[in-house]
Amino acid sequence: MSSAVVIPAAGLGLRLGGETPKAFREVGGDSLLVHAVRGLRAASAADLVCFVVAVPPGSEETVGKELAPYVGAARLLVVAGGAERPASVRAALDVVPVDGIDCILVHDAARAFVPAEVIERVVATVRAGADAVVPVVPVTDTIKVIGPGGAVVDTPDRSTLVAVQTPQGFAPEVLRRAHAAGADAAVTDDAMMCERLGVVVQTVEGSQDAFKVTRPQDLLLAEALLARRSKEQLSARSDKQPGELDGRPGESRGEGQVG
Ligand SMILES: Nc1ccn([C@@H]2O[C@H](COP(=O)(O)OP(=O)(O)OP(=O)(O)O)[C@@H](O)[C@H]2O)c(=O)n1
Ligand SMILES: C[C@](O)(CO)[C@H](O)COP(=O)(O)O
Repeated sequence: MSSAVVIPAAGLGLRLGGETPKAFREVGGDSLLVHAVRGLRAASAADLVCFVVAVPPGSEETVGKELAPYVGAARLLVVAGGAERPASVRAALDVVPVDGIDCILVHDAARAFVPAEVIERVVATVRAGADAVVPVVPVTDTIKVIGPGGAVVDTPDRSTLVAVQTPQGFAPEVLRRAHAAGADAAVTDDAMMCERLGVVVQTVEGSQDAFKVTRPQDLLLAEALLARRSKEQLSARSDKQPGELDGRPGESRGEGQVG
C-alpha cells in the first residue's frame, strides 16, 4: 500500500507580511513549498505516490511546472485552494485517488522543514491501525485561559498540553468523513474535525524543526536551520569514503507528472 499527501499552500501569510503568498516565499534560494515537497520525498518509508497541492487560485500551472522536478515518479496534482485552510484541504482531498492509498497525510507548506523521521512515524502509526495521528511537541510557555475582558480564568496543567504540528495522518475513509461533515470558523486542523466525529486521535513525537513559518522572525529561524543542516551534511560527507556519497533526495528531474 502507498500514501498520498495533501499540501495546503494557498494561504496569504498575513502574519508574515509582504506581497508574496507565504508558500512562495524563499529561504536559502527555494520556496517554502519546494522545501516542504523535498522533505516529504525524503521520507522514503512513507511510500508517497501522490502529492496534491492547494495553491492560490490562478497559480496552479506555474506551481505544477515548478514542483514537477521534485516529486520523482509520484503523481502531482495542483488545485485552487479556498478562502480558509479547511476549504483548501477539502479541494485537494477531493482529487486524491481512492485506490491503493492506505494513509493520507495533510501537511502545511508552512511547516517546510519537518524531518523525515516525523513523517515516517505518522505514517507507520496510521498503518498500525490508528484512524488519525498528529505529531506533537511539549509547550514551553505557561498557558492561561482568559475570559471576555482579558482576565485570566484558568491556568491548565502544562503537563497535559502539547503543541500540534503537521503532517497529520489519517485513514482515508476517516479524513473523507470528517471533511464531508464540514468545518466552521473554529476549526484550525484536520484532527479537530475528526475529534468532532468521536474519532480517537493518536499523538506521536514531533520535532522543533517542524515549526510553522508564521511571523517574520520565523524566516530567520528557517535560515539558521538550513545553515545547520548544510553544515551537518558537509561533515557527514567528509566522514564518508568517496564511493559512499549519496545523491540529494527528490531531485530526479523530469519524472513527475502534472494533472
Ligand atoms: N486559505 C488557506 C489558508 C491557509 N492555507 C495553508 O495552511 C497552512 C497553515 O496556515 P497558516 O500558517 O496560518 O498560513 P496563512 O493562512 O497563509 O497565514 P496567515 O494566517 O498569517 O495569513 C499554510 O501552509 C497555508 O498556505 C491554505 O492552504 N489555504
Ligand atoms: C494545522 C496546524 O499547523 C497545526 O498546528 C495549525 O493549526 C494551523 O494553524 P493556523 O491557524 O492556520 O496558523
